[in-house]
Amino acid sequence: MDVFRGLKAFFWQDKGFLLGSVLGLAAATALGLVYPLLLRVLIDDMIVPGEFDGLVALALLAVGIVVLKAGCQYVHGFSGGRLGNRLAYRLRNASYEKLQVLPFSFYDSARTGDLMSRLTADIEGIRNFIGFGFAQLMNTAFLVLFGFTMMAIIDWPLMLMTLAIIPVLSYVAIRFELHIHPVFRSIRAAVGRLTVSVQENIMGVRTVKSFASEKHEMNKFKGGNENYRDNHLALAAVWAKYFPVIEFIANLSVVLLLLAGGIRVIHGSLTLGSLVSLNGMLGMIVAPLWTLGFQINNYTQSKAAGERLLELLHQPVTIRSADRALELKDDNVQGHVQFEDVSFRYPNHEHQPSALLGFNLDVPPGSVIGLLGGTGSGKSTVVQLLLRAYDVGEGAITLDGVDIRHIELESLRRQTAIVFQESFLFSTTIRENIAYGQADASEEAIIEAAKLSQAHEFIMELPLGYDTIVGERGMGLSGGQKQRIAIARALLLKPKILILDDSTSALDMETEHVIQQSLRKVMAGRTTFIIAHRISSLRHADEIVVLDRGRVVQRGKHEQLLRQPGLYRETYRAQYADRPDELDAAAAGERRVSG
Ligand SMILES: Nc1ncnc2c1ncn2[C@@H]1O[C@H](COP(=O)(O)OP(=O)(O)OP(=O)(O)O)[C@@H](O)[C@H]1O
Repeated sequence: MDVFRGLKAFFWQDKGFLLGSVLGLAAATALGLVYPLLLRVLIDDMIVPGEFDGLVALALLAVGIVVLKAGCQYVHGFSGGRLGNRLAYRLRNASYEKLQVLPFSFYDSARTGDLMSRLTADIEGIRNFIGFGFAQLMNTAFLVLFGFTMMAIIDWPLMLMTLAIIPVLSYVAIRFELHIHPVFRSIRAAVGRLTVSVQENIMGVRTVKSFASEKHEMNKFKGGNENYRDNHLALAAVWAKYFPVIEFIANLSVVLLLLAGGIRVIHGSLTLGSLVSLNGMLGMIVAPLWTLGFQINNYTQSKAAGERLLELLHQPVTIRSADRALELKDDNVQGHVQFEDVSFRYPNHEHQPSALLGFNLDVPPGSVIGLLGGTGSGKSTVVQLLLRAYDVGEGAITLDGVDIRHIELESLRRQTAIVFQESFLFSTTIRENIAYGQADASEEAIIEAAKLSQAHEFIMELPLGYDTIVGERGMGLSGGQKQRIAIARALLLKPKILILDDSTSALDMETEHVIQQSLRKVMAGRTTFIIAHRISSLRHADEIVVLDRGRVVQRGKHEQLLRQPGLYRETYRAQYADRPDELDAAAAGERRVSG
């Protein structure tokens, strides 16, 4: 029940509908129990004595009850539908909202397919149970209560005899629940795994095909599918074991009633009408008891679904705005960034060496910082920390002198635009991709941004120009074209801080050079971070920081660094091996310095 207590916030405001759904069904059930009573009157007072006077009135009463019962069923259906759908709507919104605020570290280990199944199948399970399943369970309880009360009014010794089955049935039903719940939990997890493998296969279809790994993928899928099938077989086995037992116990009570009641009718201590009526009532009580298994099934499914959903909803949001955080106003931001003795280790990777160690950097407003280093040296980590994708372990990062942990998160990120190496494009028009997050951007501004990023020309060559719809993640465009659209998107924001994280790697040097010329104009007075493997991408930076295994090993301007022996010059030599003139000049510079 803890699960449903946890979900209470999502359905309790509709308690009126919950009440309508439960009471509607309970009233319909109670009215149903009137039938056997009418049958008793029909047999004992009309058929047996041959008295037909009240027959029409009895028939009219039966019609009235039918109409009333139908009305109650309508109330149940209407309220249950409203309750379930409004609950599902709120849960979907809350889960989606949660996904928006969860930190980067959550996504480092989250699996898309698994999250998708929580937001779809799991919510559906909860909708079904809270909307209808709960009322049906309550209805069973009402039926037992009303039914046995009415039976007691007709003949309490026979009622007591049949009542004896309830504890036995309840015991079996509870055992059934205990067995079936873990199976359902495994089924939910298996569905999640299956969805993950299908989704990853589709996302990575190019890799799968180019590595001719279809068979391997098929085998992987078969494993998941077998697991799913085996879980369902286990479920069927539990069903097969308990179902006949429940049915047997339920029907045993009917047999007992007919036997004992029959003897009493023969002896004249019970009327025939009463026996028929008691039998009808018992049949009505036993019918839902017989489906108790289904109802418990429904309950456990939705409990397992609720657990998975609550697990997502209760995920800690480790990166959030502090209370009374400073909200940055566009006009007041200078863009002065300082890293003060920053060290950082990725969450859940505590056993690994620090991704950044004792990192210091002072970035005056308007300057361009280049970050260079081998793969895994910590370059991206520097800018991720600036965006508060993660919080620093030690030290502090400040923007215009304020610790970024004291700045309102959204306003901090709004001042920053980052272009990743893997540019993500949404499956919509190029125009909307450039204007992402800026619905009010003018056509001129969009075109200007595209011109600055050297994207305008190729966009105009497409038959539909800016209205061209790009496929999922930008399929149909080259890597360089995608990067240029992503750069246009960042430039349109006119950010105070621009981060290019290896985002010109797919461009030829000439295009990159032209973009950099434009950037210099656009970013005048703003701060730019350029992460690159190519020296040509950052040679004009005001300061170049060379990283190795999380530590700064060199820093300075291009010319200074060329004159020092070290990683920068080695990289330069490797990349400019075909330009001996420049290497000679650098070497001469070095001799002058050392001499
Ligand atoms: N999300 C993450 N979770 C755990 N460890 C990470 C994560 N991202 C990076 N790392 C680790 O942190 C270290 C620094 O990674 P970072 O991405 O900053 O390197 P980089 O210099 O940008 O590399 P590249 O040039 O390949 O992009 C690496 O050892 C990397 O394995």
